[in-house]
Amino acid sequence: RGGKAVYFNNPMWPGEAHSLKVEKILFKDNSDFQEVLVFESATYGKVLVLDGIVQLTEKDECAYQEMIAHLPLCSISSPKNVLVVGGGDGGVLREISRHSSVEVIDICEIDKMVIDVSKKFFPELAVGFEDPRVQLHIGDAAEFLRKSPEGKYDAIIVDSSDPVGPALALVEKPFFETLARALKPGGILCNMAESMWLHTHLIEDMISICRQTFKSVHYAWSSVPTYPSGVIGFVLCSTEGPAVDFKNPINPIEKLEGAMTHKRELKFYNSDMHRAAFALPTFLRREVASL
Ligand SMILES: NCCCN[C@H]1CC[C@H](N)CC1
Repeated sequence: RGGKAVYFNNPMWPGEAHSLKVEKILFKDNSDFQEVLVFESATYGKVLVLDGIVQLTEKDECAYQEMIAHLPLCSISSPKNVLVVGGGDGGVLREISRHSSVEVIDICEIDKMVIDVSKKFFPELAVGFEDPRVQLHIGDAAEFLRKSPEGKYDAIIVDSSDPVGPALALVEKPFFETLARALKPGGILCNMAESMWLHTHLIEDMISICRQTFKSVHYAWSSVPTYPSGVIGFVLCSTEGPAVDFKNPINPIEKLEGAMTHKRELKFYNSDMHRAAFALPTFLRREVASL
């Protein structure tokens, strides 16, 4: 048995590598944008890897997908129009579909191979595409947003891979400006925002760019064991002032009819985890506050 370990040595986390025991390679091919790999691991279920970087595992995907979706959606009283940038595995769509107030779920994913591979190997995530409210757009999100009407979305979720490939443009200032333009007043942006242990400069840059474009900017984080350093952060922004209280869900998931069990029961997110996600270690609080 003893499959070989898969190392994710990457300039995004120099000097360290994370390895998982590989039982069986299930898929490996190059799309127009990146290498797509799926393998059966010994202890984390099936794993999706893009250009050598773990995107999700069956065991811990719940933490990331649930937090990145419900942190924004439970901060808005009745979200209707939602946009997902990236998210081609469908996991975030599965989570958004728990909110019955939502009427339209646009998703803009640049790499069709990610969608096809998820439908084949990760049905628990790709189930998100079955929701009739989902409108799938394959292409570049900046292009998609330029064509979108102003002020269309209550929430935009940027479920991206690391800014070292197709997702590089998603952390630059012009992109944040197109995101702000696409949000309704009081709308919320939730961006994947790397690791507080490894990427404080990238987080600082992201927050300072967001502070130039949005009125309120907060950082939240969660545990995801198979992401580098075992944590992942989220930057939440609103075009309104401090009026938006991110830290207390005004639309608590526990009160949403059927939300906890829709499609698949919630495994990670709840209103306590929502509040806890905004508690920051002192070194980060200092950095975020000082920006
Ligand atoms: N939709 C799956 C998660 C994509 N998010 C990223 C994957 C790679 C990580 N280093 C950072 C989060």
